[in-house]
Amino acid sequence: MEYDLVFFCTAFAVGLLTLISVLKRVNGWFYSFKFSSEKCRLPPGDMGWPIVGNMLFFVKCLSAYDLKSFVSYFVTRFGQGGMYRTFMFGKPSVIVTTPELCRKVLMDDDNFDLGFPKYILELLRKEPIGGTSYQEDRLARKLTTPIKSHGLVSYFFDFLSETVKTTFEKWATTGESLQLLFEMKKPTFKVLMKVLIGGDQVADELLDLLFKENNLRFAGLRSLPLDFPGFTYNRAMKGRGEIVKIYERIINERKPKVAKNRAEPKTNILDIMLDSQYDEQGKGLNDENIMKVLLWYTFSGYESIAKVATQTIMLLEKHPECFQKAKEEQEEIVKRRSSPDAGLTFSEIGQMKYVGNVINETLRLGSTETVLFRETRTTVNINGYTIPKGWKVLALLGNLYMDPKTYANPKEFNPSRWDDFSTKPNSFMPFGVGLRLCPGSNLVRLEVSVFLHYFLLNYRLEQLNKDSKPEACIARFKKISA
Ligand code: HEM
Repeated sequence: MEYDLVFFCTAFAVGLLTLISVLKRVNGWFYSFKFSSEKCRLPPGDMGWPIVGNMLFFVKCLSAYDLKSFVSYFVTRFGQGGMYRTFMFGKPSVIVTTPELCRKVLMDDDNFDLGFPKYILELLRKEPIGGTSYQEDRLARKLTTPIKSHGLVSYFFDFLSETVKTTFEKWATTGESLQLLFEMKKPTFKVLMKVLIGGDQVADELLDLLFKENNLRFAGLRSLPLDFPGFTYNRAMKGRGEIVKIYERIINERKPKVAKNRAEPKTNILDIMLDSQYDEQGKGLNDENIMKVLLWYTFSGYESIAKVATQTIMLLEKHPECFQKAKEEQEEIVKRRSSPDAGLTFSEIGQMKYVGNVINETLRLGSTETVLFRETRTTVNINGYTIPKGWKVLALLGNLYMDPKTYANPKEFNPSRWDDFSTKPNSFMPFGVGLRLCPGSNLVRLEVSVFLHYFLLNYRLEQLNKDSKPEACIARFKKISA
């Protein structure tokens, strides 16, 4: 009887292990078989479990801020090639992990389309998804260039400076404890709206509503993509719908103003895009594409600047010697002014070398989970391997920033490493590269520099929940000078 039980348990365990082992491989066998007859050599890798692939492992690593473990799993088993097949987001995929391969993929827009998972794309764009041609995409990028090249700075720099100043003053005067990241989003959103749609021409209630709905929409990014009543993602999609309605209203109100003032300089992106509709050859951006640009920018700019500003302030508070160095730089700038009452100017931003280093270092440490999504438009051969048409390609950029061969003591916050730091080519791409290079990159650096200028000169942060992540930081602002 006892022997029967032992036999049964052993047989059960062996059966279970065999089943697990078969299940674990079945996805891989399926794709190896599917492409065995074609002349293609898939990258080495592991397609994970049926249906979910390696998704659970990936999400676990991402949420533990440990993308490196995900990469190590593939490197250890399949070598240093930097290109591995896997199955993620419901699709056969390839991850690329070296600077050279990431760049190769991101620069090649002919072969690689944007490959966001569908649920993220839906949060970004107005329905129907797609319908925008390559030429229209290029035109949208061209018309939004002024945001990239500081072209609009003269129209919003004083507004930015004043917004930051009054926000900090208010925080210090009330002395309330703040959910720092959330509160930081309010001034950064105000500035974004000024640049994007000329926010000063829009009723405050509409801007408040846009902020509120975009906040709900943004929450969809971190939720399960379940589009049913009661779920965060469903509310996020509704938020996107509300934002579309608000923007439609703003566009309709703005059109006659732009028509009337065609000769005047355009001081925001919406006016520039609407003005293009008067192009004599009919090459302007239509309303649908204008909406797409507004939705993208509102989403991308919503939290990003606030997060970097919050992170830099927290990191400086944690590293007093860096705080002091950055503060002295700002004091030197003030000393050089002809009058002590003169305010911050755009040209002074160029004098903030150390603050520039602080921002780079914060971007490096804050981007360690960055993954950029692409999808092959056609079958692509790269480094001797084939990536079939329609496969996702994930460029794991975040992995590059923790490489000790490029960044000595990579976990350490050390702004001085940027003093005369020449990274290995392509080892620092927090804003991406190529056609899709982030158009907000200069705005981020500019805005965070302004935040740091006023903060370092006049305030200290009292963090109430020590060692929390920026997302959870509760803090008070304290004024230190008269
Ligand atoms: C710390 C702040 C930011 C970071 C790290 C960041 C990063 C990035 C990256 C890596 C990309 C490339 C995506 C890809 O190639 O798939 C991108 C694209 C983009 N970013 Fe940013 N971004 C930031 C802030 C902003 C801001 C403030 C705005 C708006 C003003 C913005 C607007 C956009 C847009 C519209 C795109 C899409 C560009 C295109 O596809 O042509 N970003 N961003």
